[in-house]
Amino acid sequence: MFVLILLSTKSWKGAVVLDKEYSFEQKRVTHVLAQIKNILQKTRQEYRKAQAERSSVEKNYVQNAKINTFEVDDQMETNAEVQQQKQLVSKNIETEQILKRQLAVLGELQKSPYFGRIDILEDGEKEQETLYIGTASLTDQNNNFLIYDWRAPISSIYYNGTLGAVTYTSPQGKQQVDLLKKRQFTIKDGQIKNMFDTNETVGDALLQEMLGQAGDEYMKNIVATIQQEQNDIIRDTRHDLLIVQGVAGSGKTSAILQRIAFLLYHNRTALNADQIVLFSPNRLFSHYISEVLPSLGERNMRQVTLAEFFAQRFEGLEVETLFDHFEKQHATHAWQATDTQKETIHFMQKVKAYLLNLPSQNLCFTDLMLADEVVFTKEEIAQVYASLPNALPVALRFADTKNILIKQLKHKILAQRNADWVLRRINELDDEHYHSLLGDYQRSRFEQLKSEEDYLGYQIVLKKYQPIYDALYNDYFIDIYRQYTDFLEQALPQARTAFTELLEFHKIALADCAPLLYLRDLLTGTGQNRNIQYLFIDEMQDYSAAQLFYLKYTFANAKLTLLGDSEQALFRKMQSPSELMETLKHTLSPKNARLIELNKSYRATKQITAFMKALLPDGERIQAFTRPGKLPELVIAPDSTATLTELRRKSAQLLQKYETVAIITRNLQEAQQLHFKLGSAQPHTLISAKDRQLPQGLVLLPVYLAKGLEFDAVIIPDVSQKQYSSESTRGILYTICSRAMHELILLSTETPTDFIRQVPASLFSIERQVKLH
Ligand SMILES: Nc1ncnc2c1ncn2[C@@H]1O[C@H](COP(=O)(O)OP(=O)(O)OP(=O)(O)O)[C@@H](O)[C@H]1O
Repeated sequence: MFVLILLSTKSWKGAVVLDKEYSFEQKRVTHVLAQIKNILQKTRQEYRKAQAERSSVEKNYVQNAKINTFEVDDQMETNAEVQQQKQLVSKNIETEQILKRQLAVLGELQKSPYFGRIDILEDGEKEQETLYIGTASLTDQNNNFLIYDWRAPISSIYYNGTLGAVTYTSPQGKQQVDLLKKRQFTIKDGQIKNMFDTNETVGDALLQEMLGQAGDEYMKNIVATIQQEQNDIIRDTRHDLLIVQGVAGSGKTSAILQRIAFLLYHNRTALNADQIVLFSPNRLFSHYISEVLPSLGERNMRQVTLAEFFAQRFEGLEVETLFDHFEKQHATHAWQATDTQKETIHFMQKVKAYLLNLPSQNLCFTDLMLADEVVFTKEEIAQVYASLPNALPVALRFADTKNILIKQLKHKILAQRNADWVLRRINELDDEHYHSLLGDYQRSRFEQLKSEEDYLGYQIVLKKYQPIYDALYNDYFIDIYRQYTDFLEQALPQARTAFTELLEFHKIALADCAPLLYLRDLLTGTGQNRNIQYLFIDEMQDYSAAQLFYLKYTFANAKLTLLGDSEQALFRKMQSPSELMETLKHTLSPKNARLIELNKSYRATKQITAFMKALLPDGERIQAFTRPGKLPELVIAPDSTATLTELRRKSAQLLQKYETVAIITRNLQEAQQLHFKLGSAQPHTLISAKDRQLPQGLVLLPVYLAKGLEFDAVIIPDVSQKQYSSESTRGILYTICSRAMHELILLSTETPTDFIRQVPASLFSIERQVKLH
């Protein structure tokens, strides 16, 4: 139940009182904005001062660094001075960054200083307190809070409490208060546009307004209207494994982003944005969400797609992407049985078991050569490895081998520094090269000519053998691809040939990436990044269990949050979230794990959500948010030419009303064909996996590139039975429908798919009537 405060009904007696409330609140808004303006001015001045100071310190630093360092004493003195200057520069940069962030925060507050107010009576107190809640905290010169940050412990009352007794967790433990009033505002350009008193957790009226807006290039933050169940995810600090199964449009992505903002706020000293990684479904998505954290005054976390992550690790190979795999699967209608096996955690465990029992003669070492010389033969390397105790774990044995080889290389270099070819080379050096080889070691450092010659000789030989050093350092003395082939031979012999054949073309299948990297990392003891503290994986249904396992292995210290929707599993059949939880609990052994379900869908109108629900056999659990709109429209055309005409007509109509209209196809081939057919008569943009940004207007894209995105209106170009007949296409159809916010148009050439024919007729309109039932 919420009470709407009428702002302008003078004839109603009660409204006069309410008008007073309005004018009180408006006065406060004006007052707070004036304060913000003052603070902004001061902060701008400080920022300019910090900038000037930094540039003067930097200039000084450059001059000092240039000072002649010929004499050793001078050199030491200069070093100390340069170090001091360096520290000063970094301190200045830090101050400047803090001020820059403050400016951004104040800029956001100026747009809308707050969105909520709570009146509370604390336990044992006589006087009630009034708190205003916004995107950041702000105090006046007497340190009174003008605004409380939405992430402050006390602000959780706003999101979780209905009027009456409420508890919240403060640093001192659980606190009880009496919540007397909860008020919501929409403030724009210094004016209160809307004001509600509500007894709900966060009232529907404001949410209606937010969700009814047109979509744009960027996702918005949802701090003003976070729902209770989303708040649970955002403020969870107890669990190191959090799995969120949320229906399409339930706010999973929104929750992740607000959660990151929350975590950054509560761990200011121990956590920074670079220690958080988000795996996102595609590049468009990365761009789409890139404004949410800055709008909350925070820096963006690191973002990467799975394809980018693997591509970086397999330099020189063409790594199959999930999208390639999806297209291939469509073309062949088959999912390689061996892929399915490679995608299990069991397979990853087989990798580990293989290494545990790997006899030393089975290690696939490789020769390390320069153009004219084999520096270490694979037999020599194998001998070093074999000479180490069998009982050593494989990674340690490998590391010891590497260290021994590096030592041997150093000996080789030392032994050669006085070789004839080296002395000849020294004699041939011109002045410039001579001095550059000496580097920091000035002539005066060497008391005898011989020492100088030794040093120069060492440098010359070192340069020659640098590639070998690099190869040792980067573990290139093992042929990891042959090693993996050996593993396949034992674990999955039927997959061996396909792997080696692809490798000949410098390609690797997606299903091999995680097990191969795991093999490499376990063998070489590398590959882990222990600096990352939080790992978020959106669209978890697109990851195999083996990939999830590997990512957690890579980011070993990170707390893991997985979010997804099993109904939107386009690429493979997903384990149910509870099964996944059980599997991960057993294999990752988290301290505290939690599975949360979000069943309320916010993105679409009530009508679109009802239609989407009906497409699924178990769609009943999905709850629609009550935002009214048009029924989804099914347009049935007698042939493909008529369908194309309808597509053009509908696109043009929708473009008149909306900014973002998408035609979403099952796959790339279909999108390309349509792109060709639509031609230039209907301006549109065909989106590819390389695109980072969605243009305005009409876009045409395959379903997997639309993942995580949303559009004002969506058109599905052909929902005929021919296109959507197999059970695996049901998820595709559902996912496409779920991208629409306000309107959904389904075109069908002749008979529509059974999935639609089974939907109750009251849930959609048909433009050209045919007998459906
Ligand atoms: N509490 C909220 N207040 C306002 N808007 C919300 C809220 N929760 C979700 N939304 C809006 O609903 C839409 C869907 O949210 P989001 O993309 O986070 O959902 P999702 O679960 O990740 O969706 P999907 O899995 O379908 O990609 C977005 O426009 C988001 O802004």
